[in-house]
Amino acid sequence: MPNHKVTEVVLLACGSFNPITNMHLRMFELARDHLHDTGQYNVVKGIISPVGDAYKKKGLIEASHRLEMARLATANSDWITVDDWESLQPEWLETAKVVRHHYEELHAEDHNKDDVDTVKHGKKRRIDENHSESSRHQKRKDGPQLMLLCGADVLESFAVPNLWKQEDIAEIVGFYGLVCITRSGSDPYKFIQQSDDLWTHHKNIHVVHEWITNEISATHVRRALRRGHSVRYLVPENVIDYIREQRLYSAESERKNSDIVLAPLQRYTRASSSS
Ligand SMILES: Nc1ncnc2c1ncn2[C@@H]1O[C@H](COP(=O)(O)OP(=O)(O)OP(=O)(O)O)[C@@H](O)[C@H]1O
Ligand SMILES: O=C(O)c1ccc[n+]([C@@H]2O[C@H](COP(=O)([O-])O)[C@@H](O)[C@H]2O)c1
Repeated sequence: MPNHKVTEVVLLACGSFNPITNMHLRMFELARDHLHDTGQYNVVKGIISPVGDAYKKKGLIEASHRLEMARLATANSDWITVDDWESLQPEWLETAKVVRHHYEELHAEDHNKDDVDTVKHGKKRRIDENHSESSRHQKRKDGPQLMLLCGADVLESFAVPNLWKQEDIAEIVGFYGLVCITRSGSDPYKFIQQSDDLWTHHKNIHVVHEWITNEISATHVRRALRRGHSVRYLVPENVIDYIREQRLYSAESERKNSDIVLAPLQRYTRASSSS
């Protein structure tokens, strides 16, 4: 038996989840299988982090509903969870800040242990508000690794001028790691190969090829709902019941935020589809 270390991993997916679809859930399963197949990782947890209302994306319904739907969708999963921290922030947060928050949460136990060690051994270790800053640049020896999970559209949006901060991309792929699921029309391998910045960290970017191509998108689901069409087998049953009970996704909800400055990735989507 080879004697190598298996790293525990927590997968974090950020997005609108407006609404959550079966493909969002599949992303987690695909990523976990892929990482397990490498023999180097053991995925212990998945976190869905819906974006807050301040994202102001067209048609984005209230975070409370998006969270509830994500909770219903993951109710029977023994490893995928939903976290409301990002959605409760009054301002839109860059994804790097969300990843940092979850990294710090995951290693909070280590921090507490450090506090105890400091008291026990009387060491003059400085544990203050800068602790999180230093821990970010100093990989913790224990505890799971946090990786950002996304579809190839998000990876490709890294190249959109003025969308992502370069230092945020470097931190996400350089320090944490990224798992990227292919989407039809995307070529993440080529994209990484052609970017010097991403190539530098290509060992931290795990591209998962989805062979059973599945183009479910939340936009298509909302459109079908507005037209009174079935979304059965695209969205979990209990989420469909919730949408019906709460009367979500109408022509009116789709107009939400349409008169406001576009959300960052939507600006990109609009620009690329109109070109
Ligand atoms: N069919 C899919 N294949 C691969 N990744 C996907 C797919 N659908 C969504 N994702 C990924 O899920 C994450 C959350 O996405 P998001 O909530 O924006 O869903 P979406 O279906 O792309 O939404 P919308 O259609 O409203 O833009 C993103 O990383 C996105 O790339
Ligand atoms: O951190 C950034 O600079 C950044 C720029 C563009 C998009 N994002 C995040 O990417 C996700 C995109 O979601 P969506 O629904 O617009 O495809 C969402 O969680 C955004 O907060 C993040």
